[in-house]
Amino acid sequence: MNEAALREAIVRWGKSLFERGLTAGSSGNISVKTTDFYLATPTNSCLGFLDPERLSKLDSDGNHLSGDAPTKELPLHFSFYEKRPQTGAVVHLHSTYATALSCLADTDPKDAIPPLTPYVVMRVGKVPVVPYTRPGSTDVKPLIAEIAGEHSAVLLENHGPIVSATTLDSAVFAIEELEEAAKLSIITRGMKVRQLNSEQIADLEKHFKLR
Ligand SMILES: O=C(O)[C@@H](O)C(=O)COP(=O)(O)O
Ligand SMILES: [Zn+2]
Repeated sequence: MNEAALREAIVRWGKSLFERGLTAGSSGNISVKTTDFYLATPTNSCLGFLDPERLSKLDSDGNHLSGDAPTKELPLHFSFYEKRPQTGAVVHLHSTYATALSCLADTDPKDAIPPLTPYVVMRVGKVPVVPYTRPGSTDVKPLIAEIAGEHSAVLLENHGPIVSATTLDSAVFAIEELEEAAKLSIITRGMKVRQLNSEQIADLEKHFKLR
């Protein structure tokens, strides 16, 4: 994809995510990586009203080249790019149900999203909760570094989900699925739920490799 098409894709996905209520106000951020540069959403921007010309462009070391000032969550996004070299895009949202799980005291910090349906296993995998750090703080870097080799998606404690993937489309599909799975897990709380068993999960992991 050329730069203009990538810019359009960020704007299109941002608008779609915002209009479907998957992140509100100026919350959430998106970045993409190419061989030569990064594009990121500007800090304090609304994902629903992005301007392709004003997206932040960064060189391959993360230095700001053009556009508005980048999201303050660059340290968080770069933790994924550094630890998962196959990463082509990172998406962070404040989507309601995944954020609710990030706030619930009894969410399993090693495995926050119960495997209720195959799609979450195929698209997202096991999702740990990363201990709370202030939004924008570099303190999150060692915490992500610890787990990003194994996990492409995490919940930031009392904050929300963040997902990395090889392409922007697949990062968006994954964070949408994470949100749906979080919603299912919350609306079925207190009910007799049948989760996928370990054999079914292993079979999915074998057939659908996560990157
Ligand atoms: O929660 C926060 O403050 C950030 O993680 C966020 O979602 C928006 O920050 P910016 O991308 O810097 O606007
Ligand atoms: Zn946030």
